[in-house]
Amino acid sequence: MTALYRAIGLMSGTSMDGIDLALIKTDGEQVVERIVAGSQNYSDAFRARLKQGLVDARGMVQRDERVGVLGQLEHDLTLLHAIAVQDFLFANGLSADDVDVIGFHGQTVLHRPDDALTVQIGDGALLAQETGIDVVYDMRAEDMRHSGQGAPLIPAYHAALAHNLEQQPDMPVVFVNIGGISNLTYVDDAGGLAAFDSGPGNMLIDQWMELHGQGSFDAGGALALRGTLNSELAAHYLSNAFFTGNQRRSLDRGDFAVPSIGVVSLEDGARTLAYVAAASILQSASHLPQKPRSYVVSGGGRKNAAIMAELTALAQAEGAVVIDADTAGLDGDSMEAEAWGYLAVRSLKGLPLTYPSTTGCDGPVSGGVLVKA
Ligand SMILES: Nc1ncnc2c1ncn2[C@@H]1O[C@H](COP(=O)(O)OP(=O)(O)OP(=O)(O)O)[C@@H](O)[C@H]1O
Ligand SMILES: CC(=O)N[C@H]1[C@@H]2OC[C@@H](O2)[C@@H](O)[C@@H]1O[C@H](C)C(=O)O
Repeated sequence: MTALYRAIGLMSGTSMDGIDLALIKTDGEQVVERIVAGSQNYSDAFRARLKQGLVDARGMVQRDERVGVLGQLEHDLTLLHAIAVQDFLFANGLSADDVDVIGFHGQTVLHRPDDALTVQIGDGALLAQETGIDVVYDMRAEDMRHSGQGAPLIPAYHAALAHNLEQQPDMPVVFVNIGGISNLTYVDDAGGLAAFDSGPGNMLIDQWMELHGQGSFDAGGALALRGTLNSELAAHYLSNAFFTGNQRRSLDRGDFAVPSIGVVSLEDGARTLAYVAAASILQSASHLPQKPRSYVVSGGGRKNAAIMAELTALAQAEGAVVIDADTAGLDGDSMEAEAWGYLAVRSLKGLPLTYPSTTGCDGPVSGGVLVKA
């Protein structure tokens, strides 16, 4: 029997709403036992600092330079992750000795695949020192050194999950993660794997709400459900070169801009952006090797009823069903965190994190930097 590792994955995603944590037990291959998960929200003040970090990062040319607020931000972000791990261990009656490795994503502050530049702030050495647990971090860079997009990385985990589901979905299955940005992974019966970012997820909706002083997201999609689709605005987004081009590329938060205030009403904007989130998934799925029969949806966007209604209708028209990840026996909130734990173990074992079919890299690529505690 191959060795099983206990791994904590830590994800701070493009929505910048907080840190997701998950503890799994895995061999980094087919065996995945999901143990417990949690999350820690950022304060509004810290979220504002992260947003300033994105602004300052725009001037970066080298991935290790830390201009403007970025140096202090990286330090403080890492300490917040360390506290989150300590709280998580305490809440679950665990200690550092119960964990073999942490997979630390950090916060993406810049992602420019065309310039082979992707920057995740997060100090792996400081996290290892603070937690007393070995840390694997910086898992995107090696892929880019091998001509990959540096994202998405979760497909290797989706592939392992596809064969571990309590309720087997009709194949081919597509795992969709609707976070700030959405991405999808296609798995078929023959072991085929394909993946790419599929478009804006919640990030435009979140920005639209913030622009109107309506909080940071459309809870339940309630506002969107009161609005109507503005076809012209939807067409503006869906005619973006990202969708019309033949080559799949990964996305940065800055690749799509929120509509200006007044272009449409608050409700119609929320509805239209929810439609765009759903339609972009189907539009991107048209580049897959075969038509999917089922979509398994994770990420915060699955809690927006307008996105889910649009996605269900669009998928149905293509002969596919949409299943919430939780219904499939998974945890739709913590899948990315689980993936980062899984990828950390693959990194320890020198196994590939990415493939030509997932990021466009020039061959299977491992990656990540290990810091021993
Ligand atoms: N109850 C809810 N109703 C509607 N939308 C929600 C709800 N809860 C979360 N969301 C949306 O989900 C987002 C967070 O999703 P998630 O945590 O999956 O994103 P992320 O991991 O930060 O992003 P990414 O996957 O792009 O890295 C929030 O910003 C919000 O837009
Ligand atoms: C550069 C970066 O952080 N990309 C994220 C982002 O958020 C969603 C999408 O864009 C995806 O490509 C990726 O995260 C997921 C977890 C991934 O790498 O699989």
